[in-house]
Amino acid sequence: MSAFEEAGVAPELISAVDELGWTLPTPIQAEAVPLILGGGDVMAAAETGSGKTGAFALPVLQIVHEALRTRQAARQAGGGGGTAPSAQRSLCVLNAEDRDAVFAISGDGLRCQARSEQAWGGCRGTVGAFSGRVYYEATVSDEGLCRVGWSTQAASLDLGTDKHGFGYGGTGKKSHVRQFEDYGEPYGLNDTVGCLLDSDGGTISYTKNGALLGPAFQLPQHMRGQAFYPAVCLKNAELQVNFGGSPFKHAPPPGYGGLASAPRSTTASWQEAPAGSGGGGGKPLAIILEPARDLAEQTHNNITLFRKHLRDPSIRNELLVGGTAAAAQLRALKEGVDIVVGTPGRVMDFMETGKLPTDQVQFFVLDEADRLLDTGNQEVIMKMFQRFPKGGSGVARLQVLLFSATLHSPEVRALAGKICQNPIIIDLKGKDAVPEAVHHVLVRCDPQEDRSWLQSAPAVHTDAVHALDQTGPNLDTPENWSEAVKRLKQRYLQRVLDAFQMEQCLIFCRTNFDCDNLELFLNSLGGGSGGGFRGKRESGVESRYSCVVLAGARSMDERRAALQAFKDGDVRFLICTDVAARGIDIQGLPYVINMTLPDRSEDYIHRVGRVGRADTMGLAISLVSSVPEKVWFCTQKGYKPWLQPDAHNTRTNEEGGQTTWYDEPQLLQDIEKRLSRPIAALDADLSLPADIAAHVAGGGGGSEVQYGQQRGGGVSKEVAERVAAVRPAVQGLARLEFAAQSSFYELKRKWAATAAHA
Ligand SMILES: Nc1ncnc2c1ncn2[C@@H]1O[C@H](COP(=O)(O)OP(=O)(O)OP(=O)(O)O)[C@@H](O)[C@H]1O
Repeated sequence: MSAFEEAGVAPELISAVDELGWTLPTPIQAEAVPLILGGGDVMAAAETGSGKTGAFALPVLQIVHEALRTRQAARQAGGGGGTAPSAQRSLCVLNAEDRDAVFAISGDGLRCQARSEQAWGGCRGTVGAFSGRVYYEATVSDEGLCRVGWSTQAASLDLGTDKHGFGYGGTGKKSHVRQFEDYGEPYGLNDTVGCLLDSDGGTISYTKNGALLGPAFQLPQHMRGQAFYPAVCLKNAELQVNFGGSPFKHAPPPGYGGLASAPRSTTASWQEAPAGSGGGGGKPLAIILEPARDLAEQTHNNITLFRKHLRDPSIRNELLVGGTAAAAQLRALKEGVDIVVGTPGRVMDFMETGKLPTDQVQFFVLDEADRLLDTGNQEVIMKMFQRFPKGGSGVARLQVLLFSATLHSPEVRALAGKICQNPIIIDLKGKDAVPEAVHHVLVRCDPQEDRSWLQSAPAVHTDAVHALDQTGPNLDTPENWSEAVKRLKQRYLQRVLDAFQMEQCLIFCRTNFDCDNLELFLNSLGGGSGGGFRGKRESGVESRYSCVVLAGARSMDERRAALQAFKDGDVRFLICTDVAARGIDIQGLPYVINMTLPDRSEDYIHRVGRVGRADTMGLAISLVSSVPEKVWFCTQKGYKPWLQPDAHNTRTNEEGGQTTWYDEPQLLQDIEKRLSRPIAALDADLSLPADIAAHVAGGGGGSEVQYGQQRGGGVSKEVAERVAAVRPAVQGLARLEFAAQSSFYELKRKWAATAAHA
């Protein structure tokens, strides 16, 4: 029996995590999963990278799936399950509310035209099917370009141009995700195309004037069970459609029936809450909040991976974050979503405008709860909480889960007091949750001793805090040393990257502007990412300093592309602000560099938590100034003083300006206190201090472990072979043990029954 089974995890979820290479639950998973499955509120704290996402996502998925199954069964039995669609059939016509502006529909909803010669105009039907085999006909009633087929509510109306729509065009091409491939034969004026959807078999096919053209598309597994609607798309053309409300021109193939007469339990409609594949009436059962968009996307992707084997019904999860167009998110919500992962602003927007129903919510999960509060979301969280149903017992009760690497702040405790019911606290590491697998070192940057900051090449861009101050080689002022250390740090960064021959490293800066400047510096060394990331290793034009930026000021698309390029190994360095510090998971990351220490020691813990994940060795290097450094410290949200440094805003906060003096030696002490240990400096030649070197390969201590590799050496081929050899015997023993235990309990039960009888 696997330990995931022991924790009560369903076999479909175990298969999914097994495919990810997870054989055993991490300690936080082993503790939290059974408690959540048992229905309790949970507050959990464990070190960074310890598998908290799985600890809440697996049980949430399991319970949501159980709830959907129960409701689906009730609906199939005609019991309604509380959310069954109304018995009255929706009118099956072209949907005037789901069409492009250039698309016109006749009064009976069955004839349509789009007269633009430049643009395509599309439309969907009012009724879709998520089960069974259905058919409709489209007859070309005027020359022009047509595409006909099926799409989900998430699809663009320009049929066949994205992953949610499947079309067949008059030129004899089928189209999906903008891929146009030969299919069937061309069709035109007076031809009738039959559109066939086999939801259960997962295929879409077509007929032309009654002749079967064969399968056109195989639906991807994850789309099975989603509601597909008739979809047509025209350019200067006209069509007549028949969904089965009147006799068809050509009888559909055996096993298929008109969409208009499909059983009500297999269809979804635009007007009502869609029945969809799930049984939740399309309303979310779980809301998971994350403090940052990137993190929300990561959790959403994890859930998509975990849920892949959960079927009948399958689970629909949606990402609701700002910075991306709301239209697709709205369509998905309309079609029905079971689990929402999002950031507070966008999720609250949808709730307040009635787009995101809250009356079925059973789970409210706050991931990185302390960070959610730090970023001013207390009020939003409370507003959301007030919307959720609290009544019920057992599985119907609202379950609240708070997860973070640190849960010790009074604010988090106070929030938990308001929204949790007798929460069970799982605190696996206490408040200084830093993985053992991380080594910490520092590089002292002293511009008074090391004058290399005076060199003119390579060019260094600094943050312009001292744009108005006198600086130069022979000045002994705090401002001059502050500017000098900014210059020196970039040179030290280059030395560190070279000394460790870093192939992959996350580099933390304080502000978006610092990120931009560092990007310029690495680019000037020959780095860059370029369009398409020109640091690509496979391309043979590998750049030693290739880099991308992940910071709040960049667009969501750019951030997503940057993170992906870094994860794929296409660029070596990811420069980021603290946005990336929380929760971002980059497997096997060997190094983190802090250009400046964070001003809160818990942020240091989150930053260095990007390495040492899942027991992989990591090194955190901090560049620490020996002189005070003046930095921007904006008190006005969105204000960028570096764009126009002036006599006013370069003053310190106390003087009414937007800067502050940073005392890194003091910040270092705070961090050391938090870690309960001193952080050693790298040697003058930037080699590791002896005690740390002894633990890693190349350090002379005989160790075979390297940064970026798993601790414990359990990955060697010999060990893997030995484990494989003994596995059958151990599994056999486990089965025997299970049989022995079962027979013991059976005997005990019989004995108790006999005793009671006597
Ligand atoms: N049971 C497991 N077995 C093996 N690897 C696992 C297991 N659980 C999680 N992991 C891996 O460990 C890494 C860290 O997991 P996760 O991102 O959930 O950590 P976290 O505790 O949420 O971290 P943070 O505090 O930084 O947000 C991921 O790469 C994940 O795939």
